[in-house]
Amino acid sequence: ADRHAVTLWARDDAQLAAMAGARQNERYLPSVPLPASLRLTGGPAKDAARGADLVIVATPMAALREQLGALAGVTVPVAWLCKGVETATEAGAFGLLPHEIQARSAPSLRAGVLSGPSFAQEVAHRQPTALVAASPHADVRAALVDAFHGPSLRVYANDDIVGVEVGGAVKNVLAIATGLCDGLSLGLNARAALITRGLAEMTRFGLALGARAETFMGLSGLGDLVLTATGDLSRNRKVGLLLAQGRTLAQAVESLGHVAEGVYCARSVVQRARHRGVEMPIAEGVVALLDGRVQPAEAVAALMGRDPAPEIA
Ligand SMILES: NC(=O)C1=CN([C@@H]2O[C@H](COP(=O)(O)OP(=O)(O)OC[C@H]3O[C@@H](n4cnc5c(N)ncnc54)[C@H](O)[C@@H]3O)[C@@H](O)[C@H]2O)C=CC1
Ligand SMILES: O=C(CO)COP(=O)(O)O
Repeated sequence: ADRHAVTLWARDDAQLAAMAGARQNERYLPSVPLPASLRLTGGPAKDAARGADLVIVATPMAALREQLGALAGVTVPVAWLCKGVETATEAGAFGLLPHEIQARSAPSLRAGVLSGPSFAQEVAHRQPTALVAASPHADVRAALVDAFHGPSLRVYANDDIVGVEVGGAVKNVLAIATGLCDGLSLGLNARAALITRGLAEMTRFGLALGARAETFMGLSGLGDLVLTATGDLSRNRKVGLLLAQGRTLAQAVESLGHVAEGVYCARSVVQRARHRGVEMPIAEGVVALLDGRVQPAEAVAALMGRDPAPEIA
């Protein structure tokens, strides 16, 4: 909003009125005044997008299909911020990545994703952050870099949307695992091992879906994994910490008040990986824990009890 005329569209009229009154989003991003120039609006999303040069969908994964459907026919670039895979299944398809949902629900859109290590509070406070804009379309990547690259935000372009989206989804599942590890006081060695082996399984999964290995060494892979697995602002990490303290999943989710995408996408990630014959033991352990099939200590024992294996398969 410093450099562009920006309209924030909201689906919920009560929330819209609260934001307009307080000029703040007290429910989701407290203590951050909304820029004076930011226009707030409701009504049909497509009307709000009329006249825009770029549309950003900033909802959780669960709302992406509906929101993209509502934007069908928009001709300017559209990008989403969500990190995860779809939990609902279609005939013959499950664990769809965001761009795969777009290809099914609004195939005419020219679209992409903005991802990378970026806690919202820090971005809102203009703390230095680097992101990646991914799309198969060069003009969409350029539009995102042009709109967002600035003094406190560096935006790199990448045409590997599969790799960028796999990184964003899988790091959430792995952050639950590292939260659990830290909550159980297993130590810094264990955390480093989980992050590194987690990166290996994220990469295996991505390669099976057609991603490039180098993408996982970048901001949306290693970068976001390190941030989310170690940063206490992470909601996914918090879920792991709370489970380690003996809270139930329902209690952990309830206490967050925000979405923790790993809770919703872990099963679908594992289901899709199994279908592709990709081993993801850490993600499997997280799913067993979330399903209540194992206790935290049993999940750790199962991982440590695996047979020896070469580091690079
Ligand atoms: N918060 C963060 O630091 C970051 C979040 N993300 C990703 O962005 C996505 C959204 O996360 P947050 O905003 O943090 O979640 P949040 O739980 O804090 O807020 C969710 C927002 O989406 C809205 N919403 C929910 N369902 C909707 C629907 N059907 N239609 C329209 N709006 C709807 C809610 O009203 C709320 O404003 C997630 O996929 C997350 O992984 C990505 C980067 C950083
Ligand atoms: O994606 C994020 C930071 O890049 C936010 O992570 P959480 O959803 O775990 O808070």
